[in-house]
Amino acid sequence: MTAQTLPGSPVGVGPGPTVALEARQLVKEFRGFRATNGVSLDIHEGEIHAIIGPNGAGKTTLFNLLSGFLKPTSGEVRLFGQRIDTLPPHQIVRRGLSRSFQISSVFPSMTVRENLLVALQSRSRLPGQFWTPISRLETLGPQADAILADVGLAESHARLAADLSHGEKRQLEIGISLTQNPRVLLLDEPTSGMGSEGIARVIALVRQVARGRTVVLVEHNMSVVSELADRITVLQYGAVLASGSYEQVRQDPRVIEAYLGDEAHE
Ligand SMILES: Nc1ncnc2c1ncn2[C@@H]1O[C@H](COP(=O)(O)OP(=O)(O)OP(=O)(O)O)[C@@H](O)[C@H]1O
Repeated sequence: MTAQTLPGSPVGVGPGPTVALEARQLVKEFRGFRATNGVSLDIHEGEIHAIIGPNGAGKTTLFNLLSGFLKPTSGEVRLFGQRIDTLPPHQIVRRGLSRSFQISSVFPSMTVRENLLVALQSRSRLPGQFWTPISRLETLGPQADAILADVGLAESHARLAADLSHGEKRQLEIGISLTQNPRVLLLDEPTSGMGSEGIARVIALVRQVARGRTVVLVEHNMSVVSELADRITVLQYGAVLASGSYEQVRQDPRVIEAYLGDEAHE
């Protein structure tokens, strides 16, 4: 089956959108506790898809399942129709899916540009090991500079990563994810811990990197979700509670109740 011929496409309307990433009946149990409880979802090629839900709803667990960092107890994950939940993370990356990490993957004692050169080297598997002198990586300079421009760090290329603001570090982390040139990019709470200026910058950045690729993000900030997401999946108790556009899920009584219930417990 190609990803174009999805079951469920309306008859007579032609093929539906291409599905970039799909989950089928995903379950993840931790010592018998179901953090993910039968999640099925389709992420369409080219869309920005947000995964939201109250605290403890299972967003991070689902994110880790989709990116291959957790193996499901049962169920499947497919990338452009190919099963990936059985593959190790580095092979998933090679097939075109890359993710950001909440724990920083940045080397603080290197400059911004050097961080990208090192990340590009590990992707390109240029001859040499991780101790290859930075000067030898200059062949990758044009690629590094293009990514720096994309993530808005061109002017900061010579700064030490340690001296970047929290928001700039997130920009660099997204840049590092882009060195894999992913078709599908998963971002874990890209605006966490940021003030309004940083948030505005990340919104612009996500829009920029979403050109020509599919983006999935876990995000707590609803104004960010409303600005960025083409479609949203709402989780509760590890299962899909609702999905649709921001307007659709915002007005869904089950979603309103889930969030009000969450606030009442805070
Ligand atoms: N490794 C683990 N072992 C046991 N329980 C876990 C583990 N990881 C997650 N859980 C539990 O699974 C549930 C879902 O957790 P998860 O972190 O996926 O939710 P979340 O929606 O990302 O939460 P938050 O919004 O607070 O970050 C929680 O009850 C959590 O305690």
